[in-house]
Amino acid sequence: MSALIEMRGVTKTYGAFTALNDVTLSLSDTSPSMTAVAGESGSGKTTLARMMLGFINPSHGQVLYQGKDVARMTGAEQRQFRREVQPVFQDPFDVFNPFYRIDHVLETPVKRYKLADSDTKARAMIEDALKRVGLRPQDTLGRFPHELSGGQRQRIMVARAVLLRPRLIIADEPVSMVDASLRATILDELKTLNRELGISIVYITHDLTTAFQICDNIMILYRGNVSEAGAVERVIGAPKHPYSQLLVSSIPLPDLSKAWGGEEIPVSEASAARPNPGCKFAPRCPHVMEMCWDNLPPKYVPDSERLATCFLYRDAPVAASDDVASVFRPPNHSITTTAP
Ligand SMILES: Nc1ncnc2c1ncn2[C@@H]1O[C@H](COP(=O)(O)OP(=O)(O)OP(=O)(O)O)[C@@H](O)[C@H]1O
Repeated sequence: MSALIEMRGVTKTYGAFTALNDVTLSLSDTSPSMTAVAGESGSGKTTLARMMLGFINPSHGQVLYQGKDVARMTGAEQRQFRREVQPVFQDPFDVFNPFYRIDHVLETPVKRYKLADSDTKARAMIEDALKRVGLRPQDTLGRFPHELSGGQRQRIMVARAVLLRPRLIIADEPVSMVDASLRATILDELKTLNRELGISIVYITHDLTTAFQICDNIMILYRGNVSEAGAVERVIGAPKHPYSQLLVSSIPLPDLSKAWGGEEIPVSEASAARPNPGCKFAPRCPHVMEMCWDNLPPKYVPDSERLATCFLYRDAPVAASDDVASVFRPPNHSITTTAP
């Protein structure tokens, strides 16, 4: 598989603290995918997103975009990367200048990347992008940021990303500031962009319910380490890692309609005090064994389309590849529309 983006053994440390540990993940260049990255607060989700976007460099390992090391790109390569890999953040309000009408946010990329050779074409492109995210141009253009709802502002940021016809959108908690009634709509729109425009989406979230609803595959992080990964039906539907099991047990099944709350899992004082160079989940794990404290478990493949880094599965084969995506379910669609 040729990779659109690839994290190769990526670790990020801040002093002695490891925010992300040895993550290898590649997303296909030919089959546009929707991949969730989930985990509780502080698990390293945003750190991973910022490295994929080239905002910060790995301490070890590499991030490659179409085979090129993001940290070592030439000016022209970087410009292409900046256009093709677009972020959508949690709270778009900071991105808007309150003194400019929202048109400005949409016109700027059209001008910067010379996407249109006339004002009429520019306007048509902007209107098309707004419609793709469910906004009516006549109700949206000409307004100031404070005249729009949080959900509308977030959709404008998605429209801005769409204008550039990116190959990849990295959406970091894109709907957590949005009214609950609009969340599903915005996420469905991301899914439509994936299906219709062939844009791959990395959806960073603490919410397993929405990850299940829109993504093909998921990677769950715990304190910077991949704990479980694979097809959402496997990992969320029938989790194997004790951490994923605890997360999923807080969703009121079988009805996945309520958002996962990321409840705190208690740690005994004795466990908390014990040094553990091994599995980071050991102090909270109901199944902890002696071997877990000193050894980092490898990626076991207990059944198809998933891996779990947990010694409970030590009788299962170890993943043949370091690449987490090697157990992903291939998306069941291919690009229907190509970028201009
Ligand atoms: N610049 C930094 N300096 C020091 N530590 C940092 C820095 N950035 C992140 N961290 C730490 O790295 C860990 C992972 O942070 P990160 O923001 O990636 O987590 P997250 O899973 O996105 O959490 P949240 O859901 O709360 O946003 C946290 O413990 C955080 O405090």
